[in-house]
Amino acid sequence: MQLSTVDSNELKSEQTRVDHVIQKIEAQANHTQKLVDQAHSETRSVESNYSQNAKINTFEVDDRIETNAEVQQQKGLVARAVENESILKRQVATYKQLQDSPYFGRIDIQDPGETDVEPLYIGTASFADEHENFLIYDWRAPISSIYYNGTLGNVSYQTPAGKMNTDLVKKRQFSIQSGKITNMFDTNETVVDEILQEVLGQQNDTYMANIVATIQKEQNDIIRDTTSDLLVVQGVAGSGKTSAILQRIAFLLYHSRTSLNADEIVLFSPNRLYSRYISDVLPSLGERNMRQITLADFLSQRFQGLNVETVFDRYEHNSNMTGADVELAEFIEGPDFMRLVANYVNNLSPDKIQFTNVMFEEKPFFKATDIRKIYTDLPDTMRPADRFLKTKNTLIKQLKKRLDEEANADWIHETIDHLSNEEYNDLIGKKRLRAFESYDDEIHYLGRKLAAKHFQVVYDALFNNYFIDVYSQYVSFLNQVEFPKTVSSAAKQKNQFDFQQAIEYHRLRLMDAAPLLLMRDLFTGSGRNRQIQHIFIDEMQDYSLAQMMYFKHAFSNAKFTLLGDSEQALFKNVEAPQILLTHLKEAFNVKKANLITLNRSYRSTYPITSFAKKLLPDGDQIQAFNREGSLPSVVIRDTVADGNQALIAICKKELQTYGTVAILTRNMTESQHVFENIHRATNANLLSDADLALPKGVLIMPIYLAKGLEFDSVIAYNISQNNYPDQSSTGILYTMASRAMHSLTLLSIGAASPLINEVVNDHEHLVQIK
Ligand SMILES: Nc1ncnc2c1ncn2[C@@H]1O[C@H](COP(=O)(O)OP(=O)(O)OP(=O)(O)O)[C@@H](O)[C@H]1O
Repeated sequence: MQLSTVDSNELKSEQTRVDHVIQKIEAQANHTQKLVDQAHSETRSVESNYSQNAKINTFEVDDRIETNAEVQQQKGLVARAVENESILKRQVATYKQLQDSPYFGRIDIQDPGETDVEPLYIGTASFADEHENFLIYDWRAPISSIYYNGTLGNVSYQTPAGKMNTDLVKKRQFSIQSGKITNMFDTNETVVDEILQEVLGQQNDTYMANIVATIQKEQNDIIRDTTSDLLVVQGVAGSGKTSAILQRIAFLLYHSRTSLNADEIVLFSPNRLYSRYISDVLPSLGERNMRQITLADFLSQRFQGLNVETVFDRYEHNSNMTGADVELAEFIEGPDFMRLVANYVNNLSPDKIQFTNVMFEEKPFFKATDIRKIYTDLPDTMRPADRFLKTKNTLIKQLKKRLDEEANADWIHETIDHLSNEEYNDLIGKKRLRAFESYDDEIHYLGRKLAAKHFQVVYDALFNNYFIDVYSQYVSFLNQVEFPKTVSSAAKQKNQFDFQQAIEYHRLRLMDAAPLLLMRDLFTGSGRNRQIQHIFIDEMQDYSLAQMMYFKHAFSNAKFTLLGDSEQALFKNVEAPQILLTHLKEAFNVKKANLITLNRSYRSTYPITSFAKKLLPDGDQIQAFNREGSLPSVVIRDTVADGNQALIAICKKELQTYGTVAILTRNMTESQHVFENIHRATNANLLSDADLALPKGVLIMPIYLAKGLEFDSVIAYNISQNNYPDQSSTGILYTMASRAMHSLTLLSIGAASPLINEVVNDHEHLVQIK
């Protein structure tokens, strides 16, 4: 490392510049605040206009389009006013942040042929003075990349106009807090360890913060990759994968300002706590948050009315799956099964499709046989989805014809005669403004509306594609599928039975969700969202290949960034990253795939990472970041009562130093027991999947809810031999240990797990026994 501290005159002149820049920012912030106030009153007036004008009437199918257009126009006005106001508000927020810490880096560059060296300052956002001189460059600007990438000397960087070269003469790094420079170095490294130590040594402030001031070179490669269609990151615990995702999103939004907006980016997050945990990062960089969804929420939205098993349910209940069950599940969740589904749909003859009656008042309105006939009469050469859509359109046409006939029925005329004035006017709606040619026309119009209302359920059934029974279709598929030879016919039968039984109780097994969705989409042509441009999946090791293949199908225009750590697999065994990439490349059928590996772990102190990596058979590849701290403690007690007493004492002691102390358990039941035993003494909070916020103090949760999170102090509860008897628990123990930033305690009731004992015996200098 080349590092030189800067002399005091330099420090003085840098501080003078900081003061000057802050003054300019302050003036701009005040001016923009006035614009916010103006924009606010404008928004209010447009909103009140909207609520007076937009009356929505959507029960008549034909009216939907018309009403929609009007509503959309009004909505558009409101949205623009709100957007304008929020842009200005964001600017004010950005200025406020810059006032506190305007920049963190300086690069001095000398372009070819120039005699002058130009200093450029880099911060979380750009800022120019009234003469358009850039006092701060955004960290995402093309030139800023050399701050993260380049060592001194000749360097190049990418611009929209192509590659540029320059001479990097100086690289300086600052810590600035409340407008005062607290630390300053000249270096030729990406970020000097001393500054990183300072940042990492701080206590967890509950929610994640941005890392733009200290991005590391290999993280920068992830953030600035704009060319891969599939970017896979295998990164050890605490290596900055989640940070990289968020900074990458900020970078992509900046670089494609006109063609990409935050709503076109979806992040699959492991749980809702995590969603909240990361939600401040993008706003702190002046950007809107992307969409976030958990797999469970995604699947419940797609299977309305069914209770879809979650990974957590599966983890909680299925720990007793036998080898045969596991093998079968692995096949169903693998890429071949998805290919079999696609083949099945594409080659199925119409007589095998499970069309179903569309019912009205307990009688078939459209019979399955008639629906099948419509489908069969269409050309064989059509894709199933196109054929299905044509069939649907024919059915809708027939329904409309029926509505026209029904509009003249006696019961309808009678109903019209008995309408009150108010009902009559409501029904006729905006149409009243246009004259009907005759009274008969008016009555027919009303009659048709009443008929539409009457048959609404039929329309909805057609609209939602309920004339095919995908669940029965899936059973037929299971019936004919060739399972691997090792799966017995009894196991196959049981599988089919379990699926059907679950459906009967309105439940769906997680493993069937992806193939079933694919089957439904391929038959009906629905379910695809071509607007989404980027999909991010954090903790990818918790997804099956089938699920990821389904995402690729559903978001067919998106580029994919998948991040995870195969060592932190809680729910299954995972392949090595390179093998996973090969599978994904095949399954995703993409041109440009890229694998980046992160081996340096930043989250925990040196002693904690040194201990945690010894839990893994191939942990030696993990590089611990050099930050001081005390050794992890192993506390062993013989009884639950003694264990609880020790736990309470540890919590109290840790709380004297740290803001958050997390007790991590194997599952929810264990969390509940711990909570009952200690909450009075420690004021602990029990967290569940439904929780959306992370309080301070003592938190108790099962390990799967702590995925992606970190805490000042972690207590891994009951790491006993009983709980973690063999190597299948390695991922869980490693994930637990690697959640700790500053302090780690492992508490065992009775003999400790052999996985822990091995480390204690072989590397006794890495732990303290208490
Ligand atoms: N370059 C960096 N500068 C400062 N802090 C960093 C940097 N990289 C990572 N960190 C910090 O390290 C911690 C771990 O980062 P992050 O949660 O992104 O890692 P991860 O790889 O997603 O971890 P895990 O897989 O264990 O959940 C966070 O507190 C993050 O702010």
